[in-house]
Amino acid sequence: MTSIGIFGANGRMGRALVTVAKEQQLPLTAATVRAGSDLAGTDAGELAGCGKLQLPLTETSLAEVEKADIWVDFTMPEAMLAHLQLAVAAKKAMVIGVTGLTDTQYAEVQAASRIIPIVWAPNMSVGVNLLLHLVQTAARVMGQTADIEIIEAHHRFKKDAPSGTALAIGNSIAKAIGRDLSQCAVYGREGITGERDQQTIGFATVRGGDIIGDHTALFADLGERLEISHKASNRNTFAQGALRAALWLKNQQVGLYSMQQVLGLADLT
Ligand SMILES: NC(=O)C1=CN([C@@H]2O[C@H](COP(=O)(O)OP(=O)(O)OC[C@H]3O[C@@H](n4cnc5c(N)ncnc54)[C@H](OP(=O)(O)O)[C@@H]3O)[C@@H](O)[C@H]2O)C=CC1
Ligand SMILES: O=C(O)C1=N[C@H](C(=O)O)C[C@H](O)C1
Repeated sequence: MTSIGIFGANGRMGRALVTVAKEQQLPLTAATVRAGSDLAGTDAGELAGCGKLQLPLTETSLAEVEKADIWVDFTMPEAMLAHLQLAVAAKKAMVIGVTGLTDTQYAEVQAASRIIPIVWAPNMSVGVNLLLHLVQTAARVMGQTADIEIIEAHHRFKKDAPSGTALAIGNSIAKAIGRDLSQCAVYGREGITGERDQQTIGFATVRGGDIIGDHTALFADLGERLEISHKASNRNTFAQGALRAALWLKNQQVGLYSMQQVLGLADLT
């Protein structure tokens, strides 16, 4: 059976991945932490709080990357790109959930996908991937007159804004109604902004406490409004999606795949 490795296994998502891999009895053969981390040697399961796994966390290296067939990465952009180089060198497939990538960083992922199979998605949950379709229907019906706003809320530790999911929702809506998000997005408002331009797509970001991840697409017209919302109540939902993607990826050729493809939703209209 295909073996799985986790980069950044001490992170919030890293620990969720270890927990779900154990629940699903998947062959987790490597779990790494950054070079020099005090956590090297600690049992991955004990750190994740799911009981001993007899799998010590190790410092990331090419030799470690050789120990698993498919690697899952929920770290940070720079770290992920360094991990990607190791995966390319070892010819290992990767599932990447990291958000906040610059265009240049995303281009590096695209380039690597010409050598290894990669799934990249800003949200691995089934619900959000379905929502990406539902908002397109709403946009086609209401988008010519309604004001469109995307509201997201996350925990205080999140480093990027707006969330990768919010941007994906914005792109999905823009595509459905023939707008270019880079031209019509408004990422914040302050002062005398003037009346709202109906052609814009607005984003609002909330950060606080331990909110796992909430997203709402709001279609606000005169007299009525439609809200399509998703709320994650547990990181395991993302981890389950990522591990599903890892198992799916073992049968794929080199290329860059989306979670829509993993879930069989790519052709949904
Ligand atoms: N696609 C999806 O479904 C989801 C995506 N995400 C995304 O996943 C990413 C991680 O989120 P989260 O788990 O909350 O983050 P955490 O901060 O909890 O974990 C980040 C991990 O990356 C490691 N890391 C950070 N910087 C470096 C570096 N320079 N070199 C090596 N390792 C590094 C950390 O190690 P250390 O502790 O040593 O710093 C840690 O293991 C974010 O981009 C987030 O948006 C999150 C949830 C779902
Ligand atoms: O950082 C997080 O926590 C999350 N990040 C992802 C994003 O930026 O969209 C997905 C999820 O909402 C949790």
